[in-house]
Formats: sequence, C-alpha cells, structure tokens
Amino acid sequence: MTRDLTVAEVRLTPVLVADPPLLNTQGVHQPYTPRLIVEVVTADGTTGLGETYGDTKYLELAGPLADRLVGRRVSDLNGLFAEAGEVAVDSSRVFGQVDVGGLRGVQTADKLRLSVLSGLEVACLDALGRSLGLPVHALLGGKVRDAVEYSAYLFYKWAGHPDGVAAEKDDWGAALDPAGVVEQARAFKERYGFTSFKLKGGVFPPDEEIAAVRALAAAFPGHPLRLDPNGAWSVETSLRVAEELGDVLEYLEDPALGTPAMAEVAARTGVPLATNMCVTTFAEIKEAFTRDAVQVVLSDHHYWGGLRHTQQLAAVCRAFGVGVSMHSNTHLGISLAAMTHVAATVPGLHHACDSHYPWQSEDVLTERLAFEGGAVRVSDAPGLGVELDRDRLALLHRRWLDDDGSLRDRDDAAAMRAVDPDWVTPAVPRW
Ligand SMILES: O=C([O-])C(=O)C[C@H](O)[C@@H](O)C(=O)[O-]
Ligand SMILES: [Mg+2]
Repeated sequence: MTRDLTVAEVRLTPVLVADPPLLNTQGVHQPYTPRLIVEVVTADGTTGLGETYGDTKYLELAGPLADRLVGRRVSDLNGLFAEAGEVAVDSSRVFGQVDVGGLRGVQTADKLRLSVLSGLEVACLDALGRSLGLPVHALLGGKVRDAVEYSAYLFYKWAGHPDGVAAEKDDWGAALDPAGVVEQARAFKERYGFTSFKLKGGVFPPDEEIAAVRALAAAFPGHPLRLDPNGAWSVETSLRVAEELGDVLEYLEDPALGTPAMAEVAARTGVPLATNMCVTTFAEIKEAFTRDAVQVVLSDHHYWGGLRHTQQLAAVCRAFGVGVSMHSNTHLGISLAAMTHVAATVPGLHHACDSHYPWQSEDVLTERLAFEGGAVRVSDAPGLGVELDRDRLALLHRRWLDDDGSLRDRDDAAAMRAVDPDWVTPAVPRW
C-alpha cells in the first residue's frame, strides 16, 4: 500500500491544565497553566500528537509555523526547520540576555520558534511512526535502554491555592519546612518509586533549604539529591551551600545566574553544577564549556527544538565530557512520552531526568503514563504509544476559552500577589 504522508492539516488546541501551588523563586504556580496540544493529520488520515508551551507568545508563532508544515511530508523535518527562520517573531517577545523573568534562560527569536517547532516535530514523528508501525525511538535510531529513570521533583508547596482563587484540590498537603519536604519525598517514593530527589529551592533563605536537603539525606541515605534555586544566589552564597552540602549532593543546579557566575562557582567547588538556565541554546555552549562552567546540561526538547536536537546536544556534551539529563516544566503525557523516547536513545544518561508529570492530575490521554520503580517503560508501540482522549481535550480547551486571559500566560509573580499584593519577581542574586 502506498501511503500519503503529506500533512493535510495541523490542529492547534490550547488548554489550561490544573497545577498545584508550587513555590519557586519567582512566586508560586497559578492554579491552571497553559499548554498547546498539536495534532498533525496526514493526507491518508494518520494523526500524530505533539505538545508544547501554550503561552500567547508561542501561540502567535504556532499558526504561521504550522502553515509551513502543511503540504510537506511528515518526514521533511529538516526542510521545515530550515524555513522556520522566515517566520517573524514579535521583537517585544525577545530578550537577548538571561531572562530573569523566566526560568529557562535567554529568550531569543530562534528559541521561541524552536519551542513551537518541537511540538510540530514530535507530532510528525508520532504520525510517521504510526504509519510505519515503528516506535518513535526507532525513528531516532533505536533505544539503548528499556526504561527511563526520573527523579522526584520536590517543591515547597502550600496545602492549597489561596482562598477565593478558583482551583482544583490536590492531596499532597503543604511542604514548607524540612519535615514537610521529607514527607513529600516519602509520598513520591511510595506512589512512584523514585529514588533520586530534586528540591526546587530559591524560595527560603539558603540555611532553611540546606536544612531541608540535610533532612532528605538523613531520611534517604545514599539517594542522589539535587537542589535548584534557579540562579537566586550570589557566587559566595553558592559556594557556601556547596561547602555545606557537598557530601550529599549529586549536583547543584543553577545556584547562580549566567555563565560567568556559574564558571566562578565551578572553579571554586568540587560539587558538579547542572544547568537549564545558562546553556539553553547551541549558541551558549561554547562559552560555558570552554569556561568549564557546567558539568551537566539539563536538556529540554521543547526549547532545544525537539528530539533530534536533543540527540545532537547529547552528542556535543559527550564530546566535551559534560553530562546530560533532562529539565522539565509543567507538562502532560504527550511530552512525557516524547521525553522518554528520546532519553531511551541517549547513551551515557547517568542522571535521572526531571518531570513535573506527577504534579499533573489532569491529562489529555486515554491512559496516563505510569512510573514504576521511578522509571517510565519505553513504549514499543507505533509512534509515541499514547492515545488522545478527545473529551478531555475538549474540556481543558473549554477552560482555556472561558478564561478571561489572566491564566493564558504563566505568571508566578501574579499568583503570589493573591497573598502578598506587594510581591514583585525578586531581583537576583536574592541571597
Ligand atoms: O530550573 C528548573 O528546573 C525549572 O525551571 C523547572 C520549572 O520551571 C520549575 O521551576 C517550575 O515550574 O516552577
Ligand atoms: Mg533548573
């Protein structure tokens, strides 16, 4: 049978997904967060799924980039990427330097395009795999492991969103001190079997966060631990934390903001540094690697530009002797499946990947992906191996349609102002 894998239609559906009140250095997560669900439909009726950020700046680009995909074959990804630079990006969306207002580093025109292209790429690979009867990992050269290990992503957290704020309830309880963090870690371990723990820091003064990591080390001896204050500390504070926690940390993640500060910290401590803030584009690699500023790059296929770029990044890291693992923002099961397929193909993945998925009680899939022993099994079913639940998609899209605009762009500082009207995103270094 000859298949026609020409893209006939791209469906773009923004949704709002429930999110618990997770604290970070900028504020707190809003009760709902935007994501974009991508469906690529081929002329012969195969549908591939993708997912990426759903904030307005990404939605603005998604239509024009999807238009460039229509009429191409799903296998013509290089052609799509080559042409994507012709799609204009509103200059008000671009910051050439490390964007303190975001937790994912610089915001360049290219990175915005790549963040959308990644959703289209994943959907094309899913469609291609479904059509050929091959899993996505096979299209990427084949898996080198059968399961991908993830770490428990611990957050300081309120028990619920503030009174008067419309929100879904969650059953995780509050975590605002070392005992609360340990209790949360136990729940992660019991529910999902995670054995690595990452604490999102930059929320409380460093001594409180040091105490929380010490409590984790006492409760889970020998388990890999990480602390990530999203660049909230000065070089001197970073060095002090590294000194105090050096014996229990697997790595310290973005203690200080930007490559020069990270290089200074790295030069004066033996604790490995990881980043998803100072190496977030190919252009940033040269300076960071030649200055030995980071020892582990946390890739994120969304903003690096997809699964093939993630493999390329892993190859560059390998060449420089730099470790690689994965960063995560709030995401749904389509992205977890995509992360798992690409991670399965990367040799030398020595650190458990991050995932927000356990925090998401809602999904657009007929069946949620499962963590067993802290890992997700690599699917050998055609494509990503996940199915869209159209009713769930319609429900979460309805929530997006009904929103007055206040939740369509993630704003953790705005959410914090519900309890602290004077709150502004703190300047860094904060401590
Ligand atoms: O640095 C990181 O790992 C992140 O920025 C991950 C997420 O953005 C997390 O901090 C969040 O959503 O609050
Ligand atoms: Mg990080």
